[in-house]
Amino acid sequence: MTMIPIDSIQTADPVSAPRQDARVAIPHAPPALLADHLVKRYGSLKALDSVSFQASEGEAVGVVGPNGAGKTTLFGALAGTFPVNSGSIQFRGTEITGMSAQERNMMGIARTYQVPRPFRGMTIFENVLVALRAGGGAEGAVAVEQAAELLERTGLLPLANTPAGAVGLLDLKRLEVARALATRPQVILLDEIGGGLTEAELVKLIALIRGLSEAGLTIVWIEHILHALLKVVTRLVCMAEGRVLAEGDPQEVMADPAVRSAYFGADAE
Ligand SMILES: Nc1ncnc2c1ncn2[C@@H]1O[C@H](COP(=O)(O)OP(=O)(O)OP(=O)(O)O)[C@@H](O)[C@H]1O
Repeated sequence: MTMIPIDSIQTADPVSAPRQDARVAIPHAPPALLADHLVKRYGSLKALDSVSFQASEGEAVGVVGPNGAGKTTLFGALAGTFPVNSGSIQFRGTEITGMSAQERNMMGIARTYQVPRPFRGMTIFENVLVALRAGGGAEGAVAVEQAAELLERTGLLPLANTPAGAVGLLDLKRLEVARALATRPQVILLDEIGGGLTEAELVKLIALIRGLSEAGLTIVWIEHILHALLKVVTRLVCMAEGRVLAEGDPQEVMADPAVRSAYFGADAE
């Protein structure tokens, strides 16, 4: 078992350094992610029915909608989990529609999974180290230093030498984030990462995600826990029946009668 020498950790690694240019508007810069008229069919069902979506550089966008709206399908399409039937996706102006999930990951799109999938027999530190070596291309002492830095950034340092199978749900979610960050993404896709957490745990998770946003990472976050989402995102997309129902300012989107009806059901009023 690889043990981390906790007291030898240096934290000046660029992985955590706030991007100095994070909030500088670049005229005519392409969006971080741009999806144009995506269609994804499952038999006769259109899970995505001509969905267009975009996230600007450094933006935090939330995606909401009732069960079956197509949120997870949109996520899978953006991450490259499966091919779409038609439409196109660009990452920072580069066409990525035909690329695999791994290729997109190497380009700078990372994701977390709804159900954390760590190597449970490995320590938290080893899990991050594996992600760094596999996805981040780091080796040796550099990888160890970067792993330590990612653990600190995600609040996991005190648990560095604890097996992943022995930590609680919040720490598993933090590990999901750390593993995603190991590939040094520009865009991170968060898949219902708040699910199952207590309110107190949510506060800690929100602080972590806000920190990522403030450091300039582009965030796309699907979440059913609306109040958590609204503490981070500056733009909201509401989907229903495979389509985008409304998008824009979060408060305005949630006040939209069509959204209230679709999202909260018939008793929305
Ligand atoms: N692999 C699949 N095969 C067949 N149908 C699917 C598949 N994946 C999703 N669907 C269908 O596509 C539609 C959209 O599903 P999706 O999971 O994207 O919705 P969602 O908005 O993420 O819902 P939830 O909030 O419940 O996760 C649903 O009707 C679902 O049953």
